[in-house]
Amino acid sequence: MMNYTKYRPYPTMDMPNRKWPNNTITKAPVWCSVDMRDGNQSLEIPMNLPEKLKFFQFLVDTGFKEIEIGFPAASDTEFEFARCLIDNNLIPDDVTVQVLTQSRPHIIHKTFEALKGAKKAIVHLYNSTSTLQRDVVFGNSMQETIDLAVAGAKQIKEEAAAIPETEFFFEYSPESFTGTEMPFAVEICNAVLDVWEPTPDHKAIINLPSTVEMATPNIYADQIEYCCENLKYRNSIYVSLHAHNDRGTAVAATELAMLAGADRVEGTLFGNGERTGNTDIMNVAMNIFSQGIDPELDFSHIDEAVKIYEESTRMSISPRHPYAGSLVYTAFSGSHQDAIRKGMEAMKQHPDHWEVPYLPIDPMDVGRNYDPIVRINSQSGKGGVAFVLEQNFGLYLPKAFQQDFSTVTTSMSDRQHKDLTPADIYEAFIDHYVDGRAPLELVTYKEIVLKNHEDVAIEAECNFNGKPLTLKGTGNGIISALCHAIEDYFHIVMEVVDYREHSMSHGTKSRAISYIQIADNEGGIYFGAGTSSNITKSGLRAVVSTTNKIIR
Ligand SMILES: CC(=O)SCCNC(=O)CCNC(=O)[C@H](O)C(C)(C)COP(=O)(O)OP(=O)(O)OC[C@H]1O[C@@H](n2cnc3c(N)ncnc32)[C@H](O)[C@@H]1OP(=O)(O)O
Ligand SMILES: CC(C)C(=O)C(=O)O
Repeated sequence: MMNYTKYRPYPTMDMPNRKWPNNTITKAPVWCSVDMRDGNQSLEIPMNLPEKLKFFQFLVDTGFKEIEIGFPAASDTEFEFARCLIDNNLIPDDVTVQVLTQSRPHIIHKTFEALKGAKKAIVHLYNSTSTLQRDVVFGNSMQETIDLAVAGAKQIKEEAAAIPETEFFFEYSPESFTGTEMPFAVEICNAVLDVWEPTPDHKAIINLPSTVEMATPNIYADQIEYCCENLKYRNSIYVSLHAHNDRGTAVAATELAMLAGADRVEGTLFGNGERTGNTDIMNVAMNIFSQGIDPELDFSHIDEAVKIYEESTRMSISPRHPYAGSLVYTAFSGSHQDAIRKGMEAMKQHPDHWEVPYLPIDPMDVGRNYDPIVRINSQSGKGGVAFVLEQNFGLYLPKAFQQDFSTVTTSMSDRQHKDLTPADIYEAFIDHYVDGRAPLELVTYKEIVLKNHEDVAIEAECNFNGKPLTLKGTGNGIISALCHAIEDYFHIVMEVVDYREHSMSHGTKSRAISYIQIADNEGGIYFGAGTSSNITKSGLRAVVSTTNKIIR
């Protein structure tokens, strides 16, 4: 038994007049990637310099304008990375790099050394403010905790003033904010702001981290709304979010906290970061995108993001990862496939407005294609199989035919215990239905229009079990004439229930395909198809192919 009695419930916020539940997200926040700091510090093997450079370039290309590049005082690699970006002029003018520092004099000083020569930079100061950390880690009173933050803030202001050629911005995080008494969190942030004296033209950043996610997302939103209402200098600060994912709800917490008034979001690609990770910034951006709002980040080639993430972190993305996983635009189950197929067809009527069941966004928007939307296994139905044949091979099977074929593919997949590729499905279709030539094979035929000008007669030269056979019959069309000829010779009943034909767009040579459904007098229903460059011949081949199933 798990001993739940050793845990205490997280306190809720008494805010009967909370406003955030009535708000909606209408624009993208200021994004800040912390991949190369929070993400990097949590890796088994932190990124090396070339990996960091590649990652940085990717973030720039994706559209990040604020990028936390590291903790320069932590190690030589971290320091060198900052120097490398600055010395080699690799930071675009519209991008501001950010660095993290503790509130310790030598660490702050080293941080400024790492930034010498930068055009602009955000210096991010943090100290832990939670009740638990004040007691257990620092042994500090509330006032001592404020004093530590204020001392750091002062030193940062002074060091920045000594380097006027760089435009510095300041950020403060009351680390472990969600474990902090809210009035105290506001008090310590206000004390830091009193040192920095931000203005609307030169804002500071107050970052309120859910360092450890300890409660439901609505409580984080309450805390953010409380701070937005009580922080001084509200017009001169960006309220920033930085959520961890311990309960698996960092994205939700970030979204609700945006409703609560936050202006800025820190996070990482695919949610890399300490323990269960940070807010997945791609996920939040794509959620915004899916509401018809410009996310101001470009994930139109999401597989490139996956690749760089997997190479740099040495971890892999789950196939179910929102927007990016290999299976997230794929349906295996029959009813989903059927709905997707119908939705894709309906899209032809309103191509500018995406609305397809089970697909919240168009896979093409993130650089995926439609091929794998539907994959066929034993959970699939006729709609999915039809979709694969339509999309990949230009084959439009009549509905009853689809039903018959789906029993074939279902049992194939069940037997083989794997999903079927489009090529497997096509091959099975050809094998089961198309141009069957044994035991009966049509070699040539003659069509004679009868005197009444309505009926026709057929003389079909065939091979039957390898021996020549001439079949003769009449009917109101050449298909029915051949059916009658076959009925007479084999003493069977062949009632044509459905017959369709279309030209095949797939492949280089233009060919026609005919589908036929035939009923016998014993309740048997048979399906067959024929192909030829001549549409009449494709119909006759369909009849012969079906006949072979009956007589076999
Ligand atoms: C939530 C977050 O992600 S915060 C960011 C965390 N990231 C990292 O820690 C990665 C980079 N860090 C490092 O490389 C190292 O920790 C360094 C270089 C910063 C410091 O190293 P060291 O001084 O050798 O060791 P260490 O980190 O254990 O220092 C802990 C001391 O710093 C104090 N401290 C911790 N955080 C802070 C802070 N923000 N401000 C001031 N002091 C702090 C602790 O109270 C402790 O003090 P004590 O020695 O008097 O007990
Ligand atoms: C330094 C802060 C922002 C942090 O990483 C956290 O609290 O998780």
